[in-house]
Amino acid sequence: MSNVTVCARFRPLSSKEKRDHGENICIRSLDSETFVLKDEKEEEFTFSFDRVFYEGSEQADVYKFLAFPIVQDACNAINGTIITYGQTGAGKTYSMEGTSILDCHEQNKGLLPRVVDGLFHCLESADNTTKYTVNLSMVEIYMEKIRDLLDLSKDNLQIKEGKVKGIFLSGATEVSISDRTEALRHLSSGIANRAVGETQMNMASSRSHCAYIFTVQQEEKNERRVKMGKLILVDLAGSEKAERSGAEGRVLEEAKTINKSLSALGNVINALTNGSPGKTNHIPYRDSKLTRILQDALVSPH
Ligand SMILES: Nc1ncnc2c1ncn2[C@@H]1O[C@H](COP(=O)(O)OP(=O)(O)OP(=O)(O)O)[C@@H](O)[C@H]1O
Repeated sequence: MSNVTVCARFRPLSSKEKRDHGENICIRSLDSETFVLKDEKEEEFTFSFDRVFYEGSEQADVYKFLAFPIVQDACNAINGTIITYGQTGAGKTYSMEGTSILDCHEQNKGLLPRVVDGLFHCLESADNTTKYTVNLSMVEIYMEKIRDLLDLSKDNLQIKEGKVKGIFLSGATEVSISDRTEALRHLSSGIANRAVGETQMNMASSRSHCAYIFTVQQEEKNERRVKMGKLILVDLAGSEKAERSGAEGRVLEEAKTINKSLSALGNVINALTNGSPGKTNHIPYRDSKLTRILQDALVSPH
């Protein structure tokens, strides 16, 4: 069975938003799990989540509630996925990377550098009968094509499935990371490559999905047994509706592809969470590259 946690996060209003619309906001907090939204017609709607992070929330709070348990699972060979979803400008990248991946101010650090800290903390506190190896791949999905962010020459990676490895990206660059500094250096160069690609393809990063794939391999020295935990973080493309943005031409095609893959993700998560216990219902992983990559990280095979 799948175990899905869904949180909502509000960011503070930008100075432009304050200038254009004043400081009034249409959200009223009820508690840490529920808020009320008032629409333009003054009608109220109540929404509940596993946790709501209001605008004063700290990056550390989000990590502690949402990501920490998944990081611990990865160190115990249980797969996990963390996804940021929302419209362009909603704060997905801020939550994921922080103000910048290399900014080490405790307050600003996003989920990615905290996940790296968490992984190495787990590994350093493990007993010495287990040897751990952490690998990282970084890819971007744009118009259903997968590009290697650690080697831009690989711009059409294929998804394969193996008995031992599970789902994997054939030929994708996988770097072994032995400490936090090395991990941040690779993440930073992948993020910089994303920007290079944007210019080459004349595309905004908000129009592609970005996946950070960590694999934690555990080797029990005495048993010669190898276990693997996969942790994927995904910064999704903006979820705005194409019809509303009045897009046409290539921009419309981009928007349609994004909407299709976001619906595919929604369908997979629905199928995973609404399935009856004990019954194996069909999960439509193959409907998009995004869901196929996430297939075994959404449900741990262990
Ligand atoms: N919780 C927050 N606290 C303070 N500033 C925030 C917060 N969340 C987002 N911001 C700021 O809001 C702006 C938009 O955020 P961000 O770039 O993360 O959005 P996004 O959803 O990733 O957009 P895109 O889809 O374009 O990548 C940025 O300037 C970011 O620094």
